[in-house]
Amino acid sequence: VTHGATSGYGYGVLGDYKTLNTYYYNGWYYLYDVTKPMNGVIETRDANNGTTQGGYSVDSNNAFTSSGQAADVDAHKYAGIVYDYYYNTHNRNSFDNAGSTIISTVHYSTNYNNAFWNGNQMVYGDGDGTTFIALSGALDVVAHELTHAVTERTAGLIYQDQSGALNESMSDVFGYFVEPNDYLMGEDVYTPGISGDALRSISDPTAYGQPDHMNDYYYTSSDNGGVHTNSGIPNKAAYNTIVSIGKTKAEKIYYRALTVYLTSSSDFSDARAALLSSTADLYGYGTEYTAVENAWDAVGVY
Ligand SMILES: Cc1cccc(C(=O)O)c1OC(=O)C1CC1
Ligand SMILES: [Ca+2]
Ligand SMILES: [Zn+2]
Repeated sequence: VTHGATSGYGYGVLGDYKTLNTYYYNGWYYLYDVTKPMNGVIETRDANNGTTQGGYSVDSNNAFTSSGQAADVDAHKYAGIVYDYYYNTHNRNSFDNAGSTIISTVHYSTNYNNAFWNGNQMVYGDGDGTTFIALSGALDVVAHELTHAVTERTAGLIYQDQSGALNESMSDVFGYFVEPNDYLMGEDVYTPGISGDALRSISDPTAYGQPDHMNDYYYTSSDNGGVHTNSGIPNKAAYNTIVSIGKTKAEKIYYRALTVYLTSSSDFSDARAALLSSTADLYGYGTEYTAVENAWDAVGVY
């Protein structure tokens, strides 16, 4: 084979075996996935603890089994899963709905307890080993980061105050939709020394210091107006919605609100309206509509 798509394997951050869509070229196997529909490509890079985009993650024998490759393995596998979620569930081809390549860089900086979308790609730190382990090791984190890209290309919710908290909430809520086995965020890579905890909870935001009602909105100048704190309020409304109408309907109204109704300056009240309009469009003014009204009434947003 001169070059072309291959199937490799590796071990993820939690030591779990997984198969990988790789690409062979000129003696090296790349974390470069060309199996997606509509020519969507997923590529994974390694900053080697620097702060550049890094070069392609490569291996000599298509077995990404060394400890240093675990973050690469999960970033690649989970980006593919998130691509598949948006394509299969919402008919969206990559974050821009135009099949742009999804690029991830792992091993960014040192002791870096962060993950982010930088406007062009996802970037993951390794954590300091106490607060976090390599952040690409959690599917809900990868979904959270890629949803920042989707939001940026659709509603464009400004990352400040209420629109910023909505931006954060959309990333947490789609993090749940992609990984619906719990209502926690980041639990797989957060505090390896403590079991059962998480960065956030959408079922009980107050468990991790977030408000779950407008009465407890946190006015602050830090963190872009507390976007990672006040997201608890729309997160709780989303949880209320999911519990009452189910994930299948909830993810449809959330995707329609994000891509059709929300705008860059939307606040919590606008989000309520956007979700009600989406519900009416998709399911009419029956039980689902009432459920969404109740979900937002319960968090004090009208
Ligand atoms: C760990 C972290 C730090 C700062 C910002 C973000 C951010 O992406 O907003 C971040 O990632 C998350 O919140 C993911 C969901 C766990
Ligand atoms: Ca989770
Ligand atoms: Zn975020």
